[in-house]
Amino acid sequence: MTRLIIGAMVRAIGAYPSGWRVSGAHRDPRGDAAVLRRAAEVAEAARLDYLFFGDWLATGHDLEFRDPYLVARIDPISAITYLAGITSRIGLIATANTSYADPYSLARATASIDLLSGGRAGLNLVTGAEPRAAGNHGQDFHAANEHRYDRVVEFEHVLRRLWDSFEDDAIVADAATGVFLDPGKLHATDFHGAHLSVTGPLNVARPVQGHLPIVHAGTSPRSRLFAAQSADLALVAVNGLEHAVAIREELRSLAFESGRDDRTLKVIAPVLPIVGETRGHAQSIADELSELVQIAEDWPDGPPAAFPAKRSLAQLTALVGVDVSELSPDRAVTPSLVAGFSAAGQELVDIVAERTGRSPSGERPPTLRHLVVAASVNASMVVGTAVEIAEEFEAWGDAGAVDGFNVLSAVQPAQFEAFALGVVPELQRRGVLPTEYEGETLREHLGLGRPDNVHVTRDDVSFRTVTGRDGVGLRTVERSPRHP
Ligand SMILES: Cc1cc2nc3c(=O)[nH]c(=O)nc-3n(C[C@H](O)[C@H](O)[C@H](O)COP(=O)(O)O)c2cc1C
Repeated sequence: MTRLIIGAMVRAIGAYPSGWRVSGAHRDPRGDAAVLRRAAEVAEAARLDYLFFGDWLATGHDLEFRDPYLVARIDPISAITYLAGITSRIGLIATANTSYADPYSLARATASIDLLSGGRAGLNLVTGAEPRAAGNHGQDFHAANEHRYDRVVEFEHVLRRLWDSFEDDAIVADAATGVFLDPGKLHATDFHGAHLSVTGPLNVARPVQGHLPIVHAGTSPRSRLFAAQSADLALVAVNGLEHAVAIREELRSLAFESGRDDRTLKVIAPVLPIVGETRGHAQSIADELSELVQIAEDWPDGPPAAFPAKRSLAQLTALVGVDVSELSPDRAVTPSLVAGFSAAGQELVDIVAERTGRSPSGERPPTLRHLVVAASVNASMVVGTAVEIAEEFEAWGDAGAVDGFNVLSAVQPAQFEAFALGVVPELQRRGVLPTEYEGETLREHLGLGRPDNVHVTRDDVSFRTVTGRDGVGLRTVERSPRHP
């Protein structure tokens, strides 16, 4: 039994393309405040470690079909500020895109939320994958991956420096002597790098947590190195348990090689559980979700230009190796059709059977639509009862695949509550998650210590170039003690 970190990745209209279409689902972003409030109350009562909010710096018609929750939603810093005032124990993590954010403003906002929430704020630093963000921030183009990662390395360093502006006891506030501030304990930032230049000091007291826990989400070799050297939580995309074990091992050995205690890096995977009262009930929910996803053939004259190209019978044809492009999407996938499929096609049929309970030889065979959706909607689903899902989570923890999960909910509020009220107590019964909050701050929930102030320890940080595992020259940070 391994203690897991369990947070919820909150997407107010659901984290599956058709989740908002299910009966009773929240579907109007103008009503997000009530959904966020309810989710926070339920999650805190269940004792989840944190609520997590992603970010996206542009919108467009294409997102309606791909990730509808990205079309219109509350800014994550605003969401956690709102929730800080109506919760008292749960951690609150917001995503910021360092390719466009201003470090002084972000350090100021996040230190403020940490103080306002009693040390419950966290920050997910991403470099962003949306090119349209450039046009919204006065830039001609979205910078290349290497450039964005060079910038995030400086950004993380500057944030920590800004949060360290005030030593913990810098504010004396001695009414008798009239001394408010010990000026020797307020420090300039004075960072002037290739991408960022910040004088400091920050005009907010040191955060309750010293430094907010830093999450990093990404997939590239630069992302791995950055997470290993600088993040407290690495949020990684995984494709099955063995892949997760390999990624976690890689991250932890990179952390170790960079001179860090690798146990302080927690590896978290996103997961989308579909929870039902019985396995068949859960499968029927997954089945309905699949059937409600639109595919290209739903428009007889062709889908809108913004429609995802891969969600079509033409793309399915390429995968299964049998020409299904002229068939109806509602055509049953029978054993004789499957007999001609490629190995990848057969595997897809197995995935659909596992998720929806539909098998080619059964009474309700899957349709081609089910296969298109399973092949094109990228979601790490686990479908079953609360007990089965808790078992799966526990198995991943015991196998060393993850330190925890960011739980997505396909339908708000129904699936969010089915997880919080059904799966969480089951995880607690197994000892995978405590029944009470044991600490006050998010760092304490995550099992992380409070960092010292750099101006007290006199650690220095210098920038240098090292060679990454992929042989590419990487610009990164080296931490070395500076002697008084
Ligand atoms: C699980 C996960 C969640 C992510 N969430 C966000 C997000 O909310 N906003 C965002 O701009 N990028 C997000 N990203 C994308 C990464 O930040 C990154 O910009 C993108 O993957 C490109 O960098 P890479 O090549 O290192 O992966 C996420 C990535 C992963 C793996």
